[in-house]
Amino acid sequence: MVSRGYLASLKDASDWLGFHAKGCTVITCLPDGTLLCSSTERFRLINLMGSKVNQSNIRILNILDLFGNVFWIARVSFGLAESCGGGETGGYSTLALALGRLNHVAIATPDLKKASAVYRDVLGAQVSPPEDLPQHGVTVVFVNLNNTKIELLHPYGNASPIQKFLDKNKDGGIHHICVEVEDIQSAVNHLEQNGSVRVLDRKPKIGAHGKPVVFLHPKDCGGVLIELEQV
Ligand SMILES: C[C@@H](C(=O)O)C(=O)SCCNC(=O)CCNC(=O)[C@H](O)C(C)(C)COP(=O)(O)OP(=O)(O)OC[C@H]1O[C@@H](n2cnc3c(N)ncnc32)[C@H](O)[C@@H]1OP(=O)(O)O
Repeated sequence: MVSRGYLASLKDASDWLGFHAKGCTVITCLPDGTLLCSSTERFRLINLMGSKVNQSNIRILNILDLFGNVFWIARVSFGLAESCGGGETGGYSTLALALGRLNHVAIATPDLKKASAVYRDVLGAQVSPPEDLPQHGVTVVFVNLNNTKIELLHPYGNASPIQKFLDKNKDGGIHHICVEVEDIQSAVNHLEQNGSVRVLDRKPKIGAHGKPVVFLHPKDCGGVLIELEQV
């Protein structure tokens, strides 16, 4: 049986693939458990389905014609696969939603100019100009870091969803974290089926990066408001 934790090394991945889908070769095993695989036959890759990987989790990336042989290169993600482990999870969830990279940490601030100046002039970060997002009731400034972003948030309009937060936290503070997912609708469906974490939006909205986003209730996520963004 396979799980994301189990597929921690190229050897594990090759063993698993060799066993479950003969005729496929693992090119590399990415840190998130995704496999890059090749096969001379497309159907061999699709055969991975028999090993609890949905067809939608297999993306054909490239088709190469080398020395008269056609090679299919695919990305096989285990992120949305159902639990298929059994004691070999190595600390990973087997019912994973496929959380990806940390996209940003959002900080609500009562004074956007002052906060931008601290990050730009004192802390030496690259800071974007402010952008009003009326559909979200916020003005945002992005502080670009090497590995992620900080999103400075200030209320826009009279009904801003961050106003109550600022009323409670007069100096501002960390408002939410945003984590990337590959397919937001699958993520929402998964959460609705699971039922223990409320999704705050009936339909995904378009977020600050022009991509679909939803928010998850902080009371169901250990006191942290979580935004999921499709990438
Ligand atoms: C542009 C976009 C993007 O990045 O793409 C954005 O950022 S938009 C960023 C702004 N948009 C959003 O935040 C949308 C999602 N937010 C919401 O739907 C709302 O703000 C809620 C999170 C549901 C809270 O709304 P509600 O009116 O219920 O306020 P409330 O003050 O009564 O909160 C209910 C309970 O949740 C807690 N609570 C509220 N906001 C919280 C937060 N940010 N982090 C952690 N806990 C929080 C409160 O302390 C309270 O706990 P106690 O009951 O224990 O006192």
